[in-house]
Amino acid sequence: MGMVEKKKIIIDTDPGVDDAMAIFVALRSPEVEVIGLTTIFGNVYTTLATRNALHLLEFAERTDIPVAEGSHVTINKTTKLRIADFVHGADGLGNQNFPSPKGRQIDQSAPAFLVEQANLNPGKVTLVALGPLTNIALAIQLDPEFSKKIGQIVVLGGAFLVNGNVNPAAEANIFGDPEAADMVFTSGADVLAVGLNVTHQVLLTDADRDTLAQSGRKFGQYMSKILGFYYSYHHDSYGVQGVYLHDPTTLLAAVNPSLLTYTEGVVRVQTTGIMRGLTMFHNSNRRFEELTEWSNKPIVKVAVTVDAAAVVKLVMERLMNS
Ligand SMILES: O=c1[nH]cnc2c1ncn2[C@@H]1O[C@H](CO)[C@@H](O)[C@H]1O
Repeated sequence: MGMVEKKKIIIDTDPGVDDAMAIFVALRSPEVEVIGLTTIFGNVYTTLATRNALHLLEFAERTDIPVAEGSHVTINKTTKLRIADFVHGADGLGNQNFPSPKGRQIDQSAPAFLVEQANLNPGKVTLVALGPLTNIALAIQLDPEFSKKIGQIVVLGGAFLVNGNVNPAAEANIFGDPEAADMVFTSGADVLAVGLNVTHQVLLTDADRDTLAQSGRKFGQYMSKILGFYYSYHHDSYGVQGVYLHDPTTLLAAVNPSLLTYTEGVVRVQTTGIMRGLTMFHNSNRRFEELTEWSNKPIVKVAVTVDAAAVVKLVMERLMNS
C-alpha cells in the first residue's frame, strides 16, 4: 500500500492578490505538488506577473519551483491589453513596495514549459489557469497533442448565465483573450470552467481578514496586508463587506473537486461585437433542429454550485497552518 500520489499542478497566473492567495493555498495543500508557475498578463503586465511569481515563491521559501514567463500579447497579437491595476494595485500586490526578487525565470517560455511537462507526465498534470488563456492556446498551437496529454485544465473564467465583471457580458480572464479562450474550450482537453456564477458566492469577510491579521502566522499576515487594496475595491465597486475568492476557489476545485458540483456541455466564446468575451454554454441534453456553432464540439465541465463555507474554511486553515 503506497502513499497516494500527489496531484502535480502547474499554476498559470497573473499575480494578483487573489492569485497570491491561491498560490499560497496550493503550496500549503498536502494533496498537490506545485511543479511550476507560468505567467501571463491580466491583473498586471506579464513582466510584473513574473516578478510577482518569483517574489511569492521567495516569500514562501519555495525557490525550487520554476517560473516560466508567458506571452506579453494576446494570441492574435492585436488585442489591446486590459490590465486590472484598479483591482490589485499598481504592483499587483496591494501596493506594498516589496523588494525585487533575487531569482529569475527559467529560459523556457511558458508554452514550451507546459508542453514539456505534459510530455514528461502524460495525463498526470493539472493545469490551473488563473488568467487569460493565451499561454494554453499557444501550447496547443505548439503541440496539437497537448490537449490530450495534459491531465486537466481548471480554468477560472467565464460568467455562465450571470453578468461579467468587465461589462455585463464578459468576465475579465475571458475578455483578456477571447480567441485563446475559445481555442481552449474547443480543444478537446479535459476542461473544467469555474466562472463568476460560482466564485461570486465565495466571500472572504472583513472579519476573516482580521483573523488572518491577528493569526501571527506568516501567510495569514502577508495576505491580510496585501488584501487591503482588494478589499477597498470590493467595498467601492460591489458594495460587499468582503472580497470574492475567484482564484482560491478555482485552485481548490483542482485540489478537492467535491467542493463544487458540475454540469457538462459545450462552451463557445463570443469574439466580436458588444458581447466579446461572453461565454455561452450549451447543455447537451437540449438538441436543436439545425447544426449550430456548438454542434460536434468537445464537451467540457462547468461548475454550478460551490460549498462556499467549506472553501472559505479551507483557505483560512491553510493560510494559518504554518
Ligand atoms: O471588477 C473586476 N474587473 C476586472 N478584474 C477583476 C475584477 N474583479 C476581480 N477581477 C480579477 O479578475 C479575475 C476574475 O474575473 C480574478 O483574478 C480577479 O482578481
